[in-house]
Formats: sequence, structure tokens, C-alpha cells
Amino acid sequence: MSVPSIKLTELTKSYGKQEAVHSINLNVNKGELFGFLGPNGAGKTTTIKMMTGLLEPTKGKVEIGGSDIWKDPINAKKMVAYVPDQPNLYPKLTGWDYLHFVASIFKLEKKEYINKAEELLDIFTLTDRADDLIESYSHGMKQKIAICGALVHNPDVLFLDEPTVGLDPKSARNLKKLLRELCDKGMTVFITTHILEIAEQLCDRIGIILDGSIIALGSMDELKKQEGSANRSLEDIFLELTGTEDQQALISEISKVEQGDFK
Ligand SMILES: Nc1ncnc2c1ncn2[C@@H]1O[C@H](COP(=O)(O)OP(=O)(O)OP(=O)(O)O)[C@@H](O)[C@H]1O
Repeated sequence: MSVPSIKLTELTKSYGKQEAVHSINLNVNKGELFGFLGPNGAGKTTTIKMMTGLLEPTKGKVEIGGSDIWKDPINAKKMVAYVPDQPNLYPKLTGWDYLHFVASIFKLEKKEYINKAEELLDIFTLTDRADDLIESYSHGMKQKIAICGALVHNPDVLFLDEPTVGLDPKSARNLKKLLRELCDKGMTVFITTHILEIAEQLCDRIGIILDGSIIALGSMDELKKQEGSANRSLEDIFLELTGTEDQQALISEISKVEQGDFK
């Protein structure tokens, strides 16, 4: 059997006494588009930061293509790109400067990335702004140049935290199309999102995390089977599993007060 692109073994993170991520075991295979869902504070960002080598696990390990990201960081990180939900970019670089900079970190020759960089700028309608300073970019444009930077060096494994937040509908659609095509060509993509339609339409497999533990894992069809109905949406399944449906009664009560018919 081939080595998983991402392998998590008993991955755990505590902040003081609070265990934010609790002994996660997970394999994501080459070419998979994996969606990581969970309510606010469930542990998604903490997990993704451990997976990308930004946060040291309290226990357990992360292997990327068989290399331990903490014991063999250079090898593992060569394979990885990460776009956080709030990308930290250099404001005094232009879009092009940034792409050249990323390519230089990965020791790429110009001929190895220039066509790809031009294509990416075109896909995300940034070509006309690529010579402007990043400090002049809107939030969505910063998000898009960060995604271009992540893809310019052809990573084996791409991590995206809330990738469509801030993108206009056209850019969001182009990103989804691009991610699907890249996975079909063998890239592994791990995304977190709160937009359940994206996970439902786009992802091969979905993991739902709650209070630091994975509580559901599988393809959309598998999740529907596990939850006992083929007609349920991912939203229904997610809300039931994460207990958010309980708040419905409160919402009804509050709306009664607003309408003045509270008894
Ligand atoms: N640096 C930190 N110090 C202390 N606690 C933290 C720290 N970072 C995160 N936490 C806590 O760990 C838990 C998981 O947080 P995390 O940011 O991983 O959640 P998340 O699933 O990404 O949430 P969201 O959907 O709101 O972004 C939360 O209870 C959070 O308060």
C-alpha cells in the first residue's frame, strides 16, 4: 500500500490544562480532497497548525508523505503549502515580488515557475495588479495572491484554512474548480471550511471535529449512511452531530420576545 500523503497518529495539543486536540488518528491519501469541519473552537486551526509544522504537538506525530514534520522538517515542509485564514504577507512587496520570493525559497529556476505563476494570476484575475504593492490589495486580493504563492511551487500537499472567505463568487468558483483539477492530477488538498455546501460538493471525504476529537469521518454517502438517511444534507448531519440543533428552541423563544408574544 502506498504511503498516505498525511498521516496523523494520536495527535494531541494542550494549551495549559485545556486539551484543544485529543489524540487524532487520520490518514489522507494522495489525490484526496479532504474537508475538515467543526464548530468554532473545535480544534481545526490547532490541528492544521500542527500538521504544517507551526505548532508543536503535545503528543503524537504528523507525517507528510512518510516524513515526520517535527523530526524531518525540511523534507516534510518541501512537500507542503499552507494558506492560513488570515495570510501574513509582506506589504512592501508587489504581487510578482512575492511569487518570485516564494519560488526562490523553494529554489526554483524562473523557467520552472514563470508560466505557472502567470496562469495563476490570470485564474484569480490579478494579472493587472501583480506589479502593485501588496499593501494596496483588498482582503480578497491578499487571499488570492497567498493562494498563488502556495501553488507556484507545485506542492504535494496543500492546506487551506477557510479558503473561500473573502473571495468574490467568480474567484471562489475558480478556486474550487482548480482544487478539483489539482487533486485529479495527484495533489492532496486539506481544507477547513464553515461553508457546508463547499464541503458537500467538493470534498472526497469529510472529517467532523468536535471538542478536539473526530466524531465523523467518510465520504458524503458514507456519512449519510452512518446517520441513517440518504436524503439528509451535510448541514443536517453536521448540526445534529455537533449539537447545534439544541439552540433552535432558544432562537424560537427569542424571536417570540422580539415579536412581543412571549408568555
Ligand atoms: N494560543 C492559544 N492559547 C490558548 N488556547 C487556545 C489557543 N489557540 C486556540 N486555543 C483554544 O483551543 C481551542 C481550539 O481552537 P481552534 O482555533 O483550533 O478552533 P477552530 O476549530 O479553528 O475554531 P474557529 O472555527 O473558530 O476558527 C479553543 O477552545 C481555543 O480557545
